[in-house]
Amino acid sequence: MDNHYVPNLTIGPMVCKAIRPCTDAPIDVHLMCEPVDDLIPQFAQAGANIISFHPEASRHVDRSLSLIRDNGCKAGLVLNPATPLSVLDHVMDRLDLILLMSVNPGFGGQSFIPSTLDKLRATRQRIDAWQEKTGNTILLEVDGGVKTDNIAQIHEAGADTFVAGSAIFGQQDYAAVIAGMREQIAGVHRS
Ligand SMILES: O=C(CO)[C@@H](O)[C@H](O)COP(=O)(O)O
Repeated sequence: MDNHYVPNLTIGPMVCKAIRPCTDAPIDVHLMCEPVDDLIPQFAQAGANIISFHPEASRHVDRSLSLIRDNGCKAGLVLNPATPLSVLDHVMDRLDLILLMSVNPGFGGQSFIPSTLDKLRATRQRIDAWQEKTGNTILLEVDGGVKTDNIAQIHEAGADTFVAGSAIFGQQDYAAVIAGMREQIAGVHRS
């Protein structure tokens, strides 16, 4: 977040670099900022594994997506609640991840926007059709208002990757919340 594209200011490449030696877990960097091209190599060099950005924040979406892969990372696009799925039309081959925002970006602690469920279903269909055609898969991530009591429904609608902030960090026992979320996800059997 850059206090420009969204009204908040948070983690930059230096923090990513400091986190990298602490974990082997993939670092998934969501650029909630504008512009993005200068930051892409900086985050890649700082140890990011996945980098995603908002199409509205790049003048040349195809070029920014290529830049991410050229820097050795997986590439993703982030769609705000009002951003149509048509932005995906000509870049499916450049994508490793699609992230649907289920709140308007900028703040933690907001409520999940229910229409995201239909958008997830439509995105899931696109990804499945793409996988059928090319053999390549794309992660479908959701961010905003994800809680233990709605994560099953979100997974059922098609998400396979989840961002949860206040649901976890608002509790004492982070591991217990994550275990509860995993249990909810495991109980869903999608067709
Ligand atoms: O950065 C954003 C929104 O701008 C999200 O990543 C939220 O911070 C997720 O937080 P919760 O909605 O889970 O509290």
